[in-house]
Amino acid sequence: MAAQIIPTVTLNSVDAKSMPVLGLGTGGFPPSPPEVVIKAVLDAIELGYRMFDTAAFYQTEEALGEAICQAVSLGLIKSRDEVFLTSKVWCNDTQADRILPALQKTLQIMKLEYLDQYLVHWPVSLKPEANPFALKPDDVLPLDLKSVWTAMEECQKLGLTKSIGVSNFSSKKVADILAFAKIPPAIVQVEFNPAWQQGKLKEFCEAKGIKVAAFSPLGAAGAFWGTKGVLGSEVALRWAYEQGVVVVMKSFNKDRLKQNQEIFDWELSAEESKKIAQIPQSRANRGDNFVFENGPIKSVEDLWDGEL
Ligand SMILES: NC(=O)C1=CN([C@@H]2O[C@H](COP(=O)(O)OP(=O)(O)OC[C@H]3O[C@@H](n4cnc5c(N)ncnc54)[C@H](OP(=O)(O)O)[C@@H]3O)[C@@H](O)[C@H]2O)C=CC1
Ligand SMILES: O=C[C@H](O)[C@@H](O)[C@@H](O)[C@H](O)C(=O)O
Repeated sequence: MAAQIIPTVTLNSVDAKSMPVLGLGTGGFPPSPPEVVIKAVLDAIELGYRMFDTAAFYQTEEALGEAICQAVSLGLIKSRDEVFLTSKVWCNDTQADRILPALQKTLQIMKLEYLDQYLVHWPVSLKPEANPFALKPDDVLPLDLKSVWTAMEECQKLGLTKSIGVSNFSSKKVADILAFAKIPPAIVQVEFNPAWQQGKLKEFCEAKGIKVAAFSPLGAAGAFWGTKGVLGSEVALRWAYEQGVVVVMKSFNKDRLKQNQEIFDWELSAEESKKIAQIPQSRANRGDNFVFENGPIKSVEDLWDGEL
């Protein structure tokens, strides 16, 4: 079976290779066992996927790195350079002096010399020792965005990542970064699906030459419209692709991985697109757990700068 070729886009980072517009995410709770992640990544590579997403928070970095090593040993790819790998710094490390060590740790765990993309996972800073599943008000620290971004830029300058970006940021916070950035974000990874279409952020990023990446493109597990039922998965993925965003989808099932790839040789009709544009909007992944009346993030409106 011939592997399906997935189109790519060029990022604004001169150091980065082009990024496949559809890739496999490895996040999810509870984390999948390493052998499940490794098999899914190998299946995906065999099918033609070349972009993979992880995060320190997901506990899948090691399995993804191991899968890439195995893919090279098996001859599925010639070298690690053929895949586009993203990871993210978790909130416990979003302080200037902790970013570079966090990336170095990720590289060590993944057995890589460089990432293709490193993202600030949330615009949130937590005490290093804070348990993200049981946060207390004083675990949340004020985020010093300028020094954090400068540390991200340093990671790219050192060649440890080929591009840098952010995740779960409002367009206001991306604009704040652009005001002082020497290296602008290459990507903003956000929840993006027919039930949360991100009109404002998408328009802003397009105007600034920043790519948007869609997570939960099939609808986050907690979304009010359900994970699998409302729209056909291919329709949701094709819709996101037609919006011009990069799509980070998760399936650890080989048949569904194959099915989700079959979105590049047909189009949604104008009527279908119009119907999708009318779907009621609601953000599912709101970050309520970071909000405390007496902490630095006082409300979800505060976290998203009203972009809810
Ligand atoms: N930056 C951030 O804060 C976040 C990033 N992410 C990233 O984005 C990735 C994807 O997001 P996620 O929230 O997992 O959501 P998705 O929209 O990709 O949905 C994943 C779910 O859909 C199922 N599924 C996939 N394909 C099909 C299909 N063809 N038919 C029926 N069911 C299907 C999967 O099950 P199965 O595996 O059984 O196929 C899984 O339960 C994550 O893995 C992570 O890497 C996600 C959330 C937040
Ligand atoms: O802590 C909060 C939530 O778990 C949230 O952080 C995750 O949904 C995460 O964004 C992800 O990437 O999966």
